[in-house]
Amino acid sequence: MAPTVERKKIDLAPLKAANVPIFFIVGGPGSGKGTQCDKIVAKYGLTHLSSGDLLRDEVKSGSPRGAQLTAIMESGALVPLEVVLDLVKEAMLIAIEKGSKGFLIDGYPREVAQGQQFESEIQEAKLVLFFDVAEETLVKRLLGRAETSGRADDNIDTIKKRLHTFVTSTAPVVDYYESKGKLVRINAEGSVDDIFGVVVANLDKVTSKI
Ligand SMILES: Nc1nc2c(ncn2[C@@H]2O[C@H](COP(=O)(O)OP(=O)(O)O)[C@@H](O)[C@H]2O)c(=O)[nH]1
Ligand SMILES: Nc1ncnc2c1ncn2[C@@H]1O[C@H](COP(=O)(O)OP(=O)(O)O)[C@@H](O)[C@H]1O
Ligand SMILES: [Mg+2]
Repeated sequence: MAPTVERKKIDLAPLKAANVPIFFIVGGPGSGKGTQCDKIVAKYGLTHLSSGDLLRDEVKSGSPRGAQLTAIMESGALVPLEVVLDLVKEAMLIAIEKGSKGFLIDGYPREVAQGQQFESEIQEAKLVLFFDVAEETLVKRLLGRAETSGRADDNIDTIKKRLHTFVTSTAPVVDYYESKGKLVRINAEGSVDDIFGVVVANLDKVTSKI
């Protein structure tokens, strides 16, 4: 579905000039992207932008752009590329104004075209962290999160659709970045701290100067 709201022109010059490191954080719904990003922010001081959070904030803002998103998100499908990419760009520019040292783009890309468009318009991702978790573990975690998240999409029916979306649209992102030698596949079945240890070992290899 093409976005019905016309797009504002976004001047990316300040973001490109900053040339700070950008990491894509990819994984199924409930794979622990947000949890690990919080720990990475605490250790490295990077800026965490969750595409899902940006979309939920846009819905809450009551904007025309937000109005078209609720149904899509509750169906577990992907919102239009242009909408989510514009939201990410706008949030990155605000963070650069505040002196951001680099970005964790959590939940983006969710399809190969999103990654390609981002990298051609902004800059290449330094690394893509992929949190690899079995479907049954994802379901268990999301049902656990549903007890406190208050998210309209944390229910078994939408979870199943989000898992289908992940397998059909987002799994190709994993193959794409693996073929480019940029993917770090992290088994994320274990404890939060054990997984974070693996994250740190990989980030320290590329971010000595963060
Ligand atoms: N057992 C376990 N639960 C986790 C782990 N990481 C996250 N969770 C829980 O799983 C749910 C989904 O985590 P979240 O970070 O929101 O995942 P996201 O959907 O990928 O952003 C939350 O309730 C977390 O508390 C982990 O490593 N182990
Ligand atoms: N990059 C994206 N492209 C399209 N839709 C997205 C994107 N990121 C998030 N969404 C929408 O927002 C919903 C929630 O995303 P998110 O909060 O990242 O979920 P989770 O943290 O459970 O993986 C997705 O199911 C999808 O509808
Ligand atoms: Mg999340």
